[in-house]
Amino acid sequence: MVKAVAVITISDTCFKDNSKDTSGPALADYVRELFPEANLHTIIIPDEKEIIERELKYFCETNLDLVLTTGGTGLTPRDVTPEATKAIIQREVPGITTAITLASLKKTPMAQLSRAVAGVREKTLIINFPGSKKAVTECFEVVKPILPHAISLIHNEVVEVSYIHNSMQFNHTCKHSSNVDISKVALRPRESPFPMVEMSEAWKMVDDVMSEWTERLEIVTIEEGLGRVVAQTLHAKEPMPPFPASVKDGYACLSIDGAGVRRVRTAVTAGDAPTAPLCAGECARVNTGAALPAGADCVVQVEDTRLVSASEDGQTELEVEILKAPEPQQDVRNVGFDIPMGTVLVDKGQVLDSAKIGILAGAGYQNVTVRVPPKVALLSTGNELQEPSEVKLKPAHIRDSNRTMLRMLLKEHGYDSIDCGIARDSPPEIVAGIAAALKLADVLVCTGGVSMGEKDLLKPVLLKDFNATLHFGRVRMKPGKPCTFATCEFEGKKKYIFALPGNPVSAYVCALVFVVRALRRAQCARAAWPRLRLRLAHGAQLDARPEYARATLELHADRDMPYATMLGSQCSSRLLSACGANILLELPAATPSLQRLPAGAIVPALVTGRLDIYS
Ligand SMILES: Nc1ncnc2c1ncn2[C@@H]1O[C@H](COP(=O)(O)OP(=O)(O)O)[C@@H](O)[C@H]1O
Repeated sequence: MVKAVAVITISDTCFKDNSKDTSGPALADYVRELFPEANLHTIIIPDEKEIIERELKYFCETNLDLVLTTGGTGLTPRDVTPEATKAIIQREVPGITTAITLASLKKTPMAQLSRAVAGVREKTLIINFPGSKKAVTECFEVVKPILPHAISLIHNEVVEVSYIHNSMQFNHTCKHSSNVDISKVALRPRESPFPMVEMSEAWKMVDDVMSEWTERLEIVTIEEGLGRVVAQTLHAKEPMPPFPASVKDGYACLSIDGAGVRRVRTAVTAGDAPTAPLCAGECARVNTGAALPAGADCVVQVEDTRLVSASEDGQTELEVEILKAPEPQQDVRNVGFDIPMGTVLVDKGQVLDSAKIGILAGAGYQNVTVRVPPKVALLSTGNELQEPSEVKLKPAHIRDSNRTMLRMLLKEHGYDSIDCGIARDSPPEIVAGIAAALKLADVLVCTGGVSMGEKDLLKPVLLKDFNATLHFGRVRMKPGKPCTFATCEFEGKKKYIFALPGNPVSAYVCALVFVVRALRRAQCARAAWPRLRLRLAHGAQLDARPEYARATLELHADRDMPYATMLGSQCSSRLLSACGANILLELPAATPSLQRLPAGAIVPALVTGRLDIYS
């Protein structure tokens, strides 16, 4: 991506009177048109070798991608631009000036007199142009097609280079509103230009990028907060219980009285506020949760007592015998026993679950500040897809299952999503689909079109139409190898794009291991799935890539560890293998000495689903 460009007008005349400069502004306009996103610097300097060198060096040191000069390339004694340029470049690119001269010679023999130089210093490409507006216009036309490619090469941007290179071969027939031309199928790349990254690297990239996401906060009721990430630390404003409470149904006593007969002074049920304190030799009948009268320091459960005397009507206990001497604090929850005042009830970054919400309710919180998760949009791509609601299948079509599966998968994990429909496999339709989704959402999850087929347009469209940075485009994993993670600027905001493979199981696995992780990470929540170690219930053939096998976890009373059973054929088109899966087994890649794991082998697994369903 071209981020910054300078246009330097080199002319004594223009330096004295800026209004005389016509070639500089013309060149600046061409640059703006070619690199609309780039920062453009324009300056006018005199024909002084030292000044030219100093300015060129300055722009190279500030990492500009491209510096174009106009003027000072001829034969008059003051024309020193080529000398100054030669003095600072590290590598000359004579092909550029040769191409310019050859093209210019077709227009005027004067082109023979230009001494322009082109070359590279560090990461900056410098090209001298002549000093007239007409010459600048003609020369820029010559270099325009190679500029993005040349800059990508200088930056060693392998991925972009490959696509730009291809597109240049296709360019002359391109008639789409997309910058991606698909007319020359035979020239498509036959090997993916994307480096294969390991899972650990891919996760790190997702984590690093998503942690930049600056999220908004909102206040919701504690119940609306279920599954949301809390943005504030909430403390207990009161102790729990707020009074000494009985743990049992029985008698509140003074432990110092030991065993023996007591007068039953009063009865306190839960919710009653005891009035008078107990004296030595007295007890109070209490039930679970009742407040202890002052003076009482223990509770004796009803099972450890005997009735000694009662009123004639049997409605009042008068005396009971404590059969076993109680300990101080026996069966009493003192003030703050469960939650001392000031305890952290919910910490920043935690996800609200039923117990936490219950605690907040008990502590008198009505509302809670939570993070607003990124908005997610879902888009399917593929000519073969039709809406799931269409009853009759068209010839050679399938119903789109990915969007529904992904919408539900995200919902299961607490995220809503916006359905952006199906885009057909044409660059303009995919551009339109992505643009519509990015208008509505922060994160786009799309499926299909990321492999090596001639209709696999996602990566080139992202690169060329959205100027996206592709953080990864191939991951050493099965399924999901072509999974792609990109970011781009869209309407002034940073957007995050997960282009998942079209095969339903690949989309399912990639959504779990990348998309859910990213959404959690964006909210500063614990991102990774919990991992377990368990035994294989059966043997498993290993693949050349590490594999995420869909499986269920089972507990057997007679076995030492949980067991994992894979859910049938693990083919990436067979979504049945994910039905009911609550774990993703992390099968290692095969090695020459280990091609298969035997039944009983211990493997790690990511716990991605609820464990209760199949236990
Ligand atoms: N939304 C979808 N729902 C169901 N199956 C799909 C969907 N999108 C693609 N597929 C199927 O997945 C397979 C791979 O599709 P393709 O677009 O080539 O994906 P990719 O190139 O991303 O791997 C094809 O068999 C395709 O029909």
